[in-house]
Amino acid sequence: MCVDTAVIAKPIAIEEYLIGDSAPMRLLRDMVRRVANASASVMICGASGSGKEVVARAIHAAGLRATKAYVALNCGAIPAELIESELFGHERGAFTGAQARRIGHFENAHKGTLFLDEIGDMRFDMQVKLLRVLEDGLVSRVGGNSALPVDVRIISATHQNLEQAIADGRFRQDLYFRLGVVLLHVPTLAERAEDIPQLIAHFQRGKHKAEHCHFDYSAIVQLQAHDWPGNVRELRNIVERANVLFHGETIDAFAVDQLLGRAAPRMNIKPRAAPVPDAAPPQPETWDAPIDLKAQIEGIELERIQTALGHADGVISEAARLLTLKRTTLIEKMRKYGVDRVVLQ
Ligand SMILES: Nc1ncnc2c1ncn2[C@@H]1O[C@H](COP(=O)(O)OP(=O)(O)OP(=O)(O)O)[C@@H](O)[C@H]1O
Repeated sequence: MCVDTAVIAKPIAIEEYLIGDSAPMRLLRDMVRRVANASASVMICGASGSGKEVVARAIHAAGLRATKAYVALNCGAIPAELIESELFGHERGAFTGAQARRIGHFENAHKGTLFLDEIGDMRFDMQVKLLRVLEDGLVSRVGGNSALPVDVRIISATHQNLEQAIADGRFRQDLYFRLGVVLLHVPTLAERAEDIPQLIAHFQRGKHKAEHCHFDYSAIVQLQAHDWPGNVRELRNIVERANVLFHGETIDAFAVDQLLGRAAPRMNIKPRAAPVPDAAPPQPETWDAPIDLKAQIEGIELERIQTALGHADGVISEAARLLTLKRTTLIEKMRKYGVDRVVLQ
């Protein structure tokens, strides 16, 4: 067996790419390790921003092709009429505007890896051409009359449900099987919220210490409760926003709400004018009608929480001290009463 020693001399830690120790991330890293040294095609499925491209890079970097080219193409971002020449290249004069020969991504990725992102967006006629190249291992430039052998590992990714696309007649089943010899699923950030502290530390790495914001416990609790429609990309943006807006300060749950666009900037906290209809009602003078004891107790609780937060200038840990509550208990109660949407001035 011929082994390229240069490849073996360059081991990479998959952990450097795929941050997080949650069970789904450990499973994913294990799968990446298993597929890295094979040449079988891999299809990566997962929501937008969950890290599909990071997984593709990790597979390439951990495998035998690591020292060869890694070429990426977003099939959704390229106009349909250009994608053929992007993938296969073209000869001079092949079409209007083709003033010079162009080498396509397949040739550029020879011996290496070609990452086809948003594969579900590829037009049906292109799917046929792609399948042919994958079956034959030969690529013909547009306008050319010879076929060149290519040795390319294909990794593709999609956030779409391709099984549904196949059922709807939008995606070829034969291409799906060809691309997805191994299927990997990248979890959403909400499914691995416990990784958030590690991901924050990862995004802060390499930044100047003075710019780092520190996310306190209440902030982490709040971040972990968020549903993260934009997944890891959204978290990265939040960390960057925090560094820009709060420049090295400590971020608490209120600041997180501001960063997520859920609260106005904190100045003097003013309790909502009419928090709940039953806030701290007077004692009934007569007992002609029954009272709603639970609502009254909750009204009092809400009123005290708002007052304490006002005294503490919105600092949750201080308000919790004033109320002799644990900070997490206070945060839970604030969530229950919607106090994080309190009107601030
Ligand atoms: N496990 C991870 N460790 C470190 N960074 C990550 C991880 N997952 C995602 N990221 C970061 O999140 C951002 C989005 O990741 P990526 O582009 O890979 O997502 P995607 O699923 O391919 O998105 P899209 O569907 O929009 O193409 C990038 O900045 C990436 O570096």
